[in-house]
Amino acid sequence: MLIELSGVSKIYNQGRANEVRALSDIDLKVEQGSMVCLKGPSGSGKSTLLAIIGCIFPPTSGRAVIGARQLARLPDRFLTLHRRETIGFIFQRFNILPELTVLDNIALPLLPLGVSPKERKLRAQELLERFSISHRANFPAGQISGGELQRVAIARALINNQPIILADEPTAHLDTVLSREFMEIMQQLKDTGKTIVIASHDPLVFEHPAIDRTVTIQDGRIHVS
Ligand SMILES: Nc1ncnc2c1ncn2[C@@H]1O[C@H](COP(=O)(O)OP(=O)(O)OP(=O)(O)O)[C@@H](O)[C@H]1O
Repeated sequence: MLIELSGVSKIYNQGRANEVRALSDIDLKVEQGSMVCLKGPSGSGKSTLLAIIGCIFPPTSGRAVIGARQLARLPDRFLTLHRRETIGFIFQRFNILPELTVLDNIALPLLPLGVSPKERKLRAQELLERFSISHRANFPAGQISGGELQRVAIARALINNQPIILADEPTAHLDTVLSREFMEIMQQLKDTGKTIVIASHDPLVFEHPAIDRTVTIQDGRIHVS
């Protein structure tokens, strides 16, 4: 099991006046090579759950094992290292740096890993080719189309060959055509053995045939219908 959460809770600002219980007693298992959609209303806890799966922070209580490591056991420095090796993130607005070139944006996650400039360029070029955007390699990322931007964001999430891909509302700012293209690429990645978790309330995502399971979160709990 690549992702295994049992009895996971997350409380922000614990013990303070602004304490928020964002997740309660979450049990979730995701097998390698499967694709899961997290669904639920705004504020239900989807992003918090993604952050725990994404090794951004450990749960307040409960057990979270991501890629064979138990998060609570990892000191901060190792948590960061584990995250970089294990998780590829695709953000809602793709978080692309507009002044950097497309190639540099894709290679960015390799910078803190001490990968040589030559190797960074090589790996980014491979992905540019795979996603048919080689002709945009040296364009500032702020000057490419929405569809190209989407492929740049996906390429960046794959640059370190991470086994888990997480996406937070990836289609929120995309039209239907690009949303479908996004899911097609996710399906291809799943077919190569990637494990994918997408937080979304877009039917184009959760009704897509490549989604193995949809998990509904409500008030920080998994809702069983
Ligand atoms: N850093 C934080 N500090 C305090 N409270 C937080 C923090 N992040 C989220 N919360 C609270 O935790 C709860 C769950 O938030 P979360 O962002 O996980 O929900 P969500 O389902 O992703 O919402 P959305 O769809 O609007 O992004 C909310 O009540 C939110 O206000």
